[in-house]
Amino acid sequence: MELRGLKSFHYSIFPHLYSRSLLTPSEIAALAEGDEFMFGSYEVQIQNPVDEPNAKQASGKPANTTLQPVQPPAAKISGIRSLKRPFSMVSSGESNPTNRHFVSPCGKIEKHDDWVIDEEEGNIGAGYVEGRIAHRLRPHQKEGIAFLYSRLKNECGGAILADEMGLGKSIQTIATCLALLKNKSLKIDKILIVVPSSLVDNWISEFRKWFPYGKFPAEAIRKVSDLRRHLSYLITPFIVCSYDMVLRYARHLFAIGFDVLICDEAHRLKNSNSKIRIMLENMNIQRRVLLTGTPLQNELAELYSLLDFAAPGKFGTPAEFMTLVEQGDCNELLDEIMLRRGANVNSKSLPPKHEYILYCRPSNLQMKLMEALCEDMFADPLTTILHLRTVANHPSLFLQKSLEIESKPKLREIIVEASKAKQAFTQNSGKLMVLGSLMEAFAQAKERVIVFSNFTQTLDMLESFCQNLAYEVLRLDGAVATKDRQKVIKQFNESKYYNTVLLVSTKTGGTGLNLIGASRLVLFDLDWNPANDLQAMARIWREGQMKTCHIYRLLLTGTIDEKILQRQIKKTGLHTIFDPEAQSAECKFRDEDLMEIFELSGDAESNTHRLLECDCGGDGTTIEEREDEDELEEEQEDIDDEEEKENENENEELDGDREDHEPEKDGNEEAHGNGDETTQDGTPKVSMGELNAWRHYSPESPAFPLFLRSAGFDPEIPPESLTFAMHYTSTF
Ligand SMILES: Nc1ncnc2c1ncn2[C@@H]1O[C@H](COP(=O)(O)OP(=O)(O)OP(=O)(O)O)[C@@H](O)[C@H]1O
Repeated sequence: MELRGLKSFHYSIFPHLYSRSLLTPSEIAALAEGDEFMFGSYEVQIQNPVDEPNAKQASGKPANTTLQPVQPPAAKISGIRSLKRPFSMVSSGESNPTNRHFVSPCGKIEKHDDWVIDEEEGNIGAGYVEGRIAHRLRPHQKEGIAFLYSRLKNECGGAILADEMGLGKSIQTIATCLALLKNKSLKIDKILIVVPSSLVDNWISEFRKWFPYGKFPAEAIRKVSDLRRHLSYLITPFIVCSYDMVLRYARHLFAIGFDVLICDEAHRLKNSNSKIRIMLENMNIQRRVLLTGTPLQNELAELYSLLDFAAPGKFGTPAEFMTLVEQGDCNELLDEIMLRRGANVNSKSLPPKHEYILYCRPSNLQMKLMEALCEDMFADPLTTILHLRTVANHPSLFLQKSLEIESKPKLREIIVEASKAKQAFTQNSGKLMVLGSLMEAFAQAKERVIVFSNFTQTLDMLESFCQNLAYEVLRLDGAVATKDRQKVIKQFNESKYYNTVLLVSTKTGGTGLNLIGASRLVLFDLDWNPANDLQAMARIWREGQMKTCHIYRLLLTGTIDEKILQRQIKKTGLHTIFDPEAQSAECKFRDEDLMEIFELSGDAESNTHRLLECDCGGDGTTIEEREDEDELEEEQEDIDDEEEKENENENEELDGDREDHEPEKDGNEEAHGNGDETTQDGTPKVSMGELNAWRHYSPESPAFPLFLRSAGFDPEIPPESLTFAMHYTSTF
């Protein structure tokens, strides 16, 4: 780009493009790598400043002696960020979270050596990734590319890349496919990437990130005319299209003759009889890659189904697969097809992550309604469960349905009573009270927040609640057209205001999106399926995030919310599928489980903590710390005992007491293990070894104010309805 001074306007010349920008000379001179501005009708990002001789060479024109290049000032002009222009103009500094999202990892035109994926293959048949991309890849990504490449070199090679969310499955896939395309001996020309419709734009942005200039290799098929165009001109090697488009136009897509099939969020294909699965199978693309951060959602049969799609026949029949798993003979076979890495591999490049479970006291109205619902149960238990979950979010959401409950006198009585009581809206919901405290603190701390819920009605309620707190509200739910979703995400990630909240439906926005404009995330209600919550929580703690992340799960104490958490934890045990203990913890939705769900214990600090039989007293110490303390105490006791023995040989009866102590200690240890099925009082014990690694806090504990501060609350105004809290810091 060359710049000419001409009064206040500046004409800029690209090799083939003439236009003008509205920037002043000093603003232009202050531009730095990563800055964005408008150039005519183009959005431009500075990739790489070049010196004058190189610029002339690049433009292919002889130097025009009349040109007056603007001399850069000694220091950057500070006012450049506050330009009142209809476009963003910010530097790529870390302090502005928005820009991070748009700076291409391939920002500079640098020369780097290509990376040869499989050296031992020699020059013939070897795959390579061009240096410009390769030198930006993390070690785990190179490992992933090598794995995928080795699988896909074979004509019928299939693989599952099941890395946890945010590890860059997209670039691993793109780089592998580019290597396959370049290896002419493989005769691979066309790659089909099938994704949920909400992620089509996301994939195109991902390609843009890695191909900021030069020939763009991907095209999105959003409508039938795109497909026609592509069929006529066969434009790019990569086609990105939604599962819906495949359902509608599988025949036309088949005609293109794809060589590789990539399925994103592939857990959608777990049902082997689903229409989409059959359509994709019929497209007869032999090389297949399934991408999913949550390959095992409910049961092993689903994992088998994915494996069988990626590598048909390799795992035998479902029964044979189960036998392999039971005998523990499956790992080697599985390693051949599936690669899964945990978020810890990215820990060095990501800031710390804090997770909290906040137990919130039910309001009187919530408790009364829930009791009445459980006593006066609706004919269909599932409907009652839904009502309980609604009341747990806010009673008003249930009262909107009061027509349905006309025939329930007790409920009607409560509703009439509630309408007379005129209690403040927020105080009627324990969770809303805690959320209110958090939201006020976030705005003050200048940290943006995302709130997830499974229910549209709840999102509506939260929208007016947040507006009352003077928040600008953005929404991402089923009502937002797919083509507009990326705009909402961009608006949120780029928002200059810290009091912007994004309300997201767990089902719509849970997967695939990069929402790193926020560093706080609240799950207002949990999903029965932990995989959905894990997906949602991964939206902010991912590549590009600079701030420490805080993730909050809100639960209404002693109610269905806690039951969902307990069930989730049982289920997440499934992730370690080859751990027999985890398998035995497999959770099916049985009748007895349903009955437990209707038990309420609103006066507990935390029913979950009670089931854990944890002896921490809510002081925030972990088992390890307590064991260390116990050890020290025991050592001290031993020393005391020895001294005592020496002095009091005649008092041998005392030793009996000491023996009595031993079994007590063993029992205590077992209480923290996963083996026991019942607690001492006979209630079913929850298998939640994971929660034992968390810090537990009771409001009664002197450590509570410190906890409040670290969780982002204002400790001067402790949230009244917080009955208990659990905190976990990811330190890998
Ligand atoms: N090496 C890298 N350098 C810079 N940015 C990267 C790198 N790898 C990945 N990213 C960025 O990290 C973000 C997350 O990557 P991606 O969406 O591929 O993750 P994912 O594993 O598919 O997660 P999910 O399962 O949630 O979809 C993207 O914005 C991507 O551009």
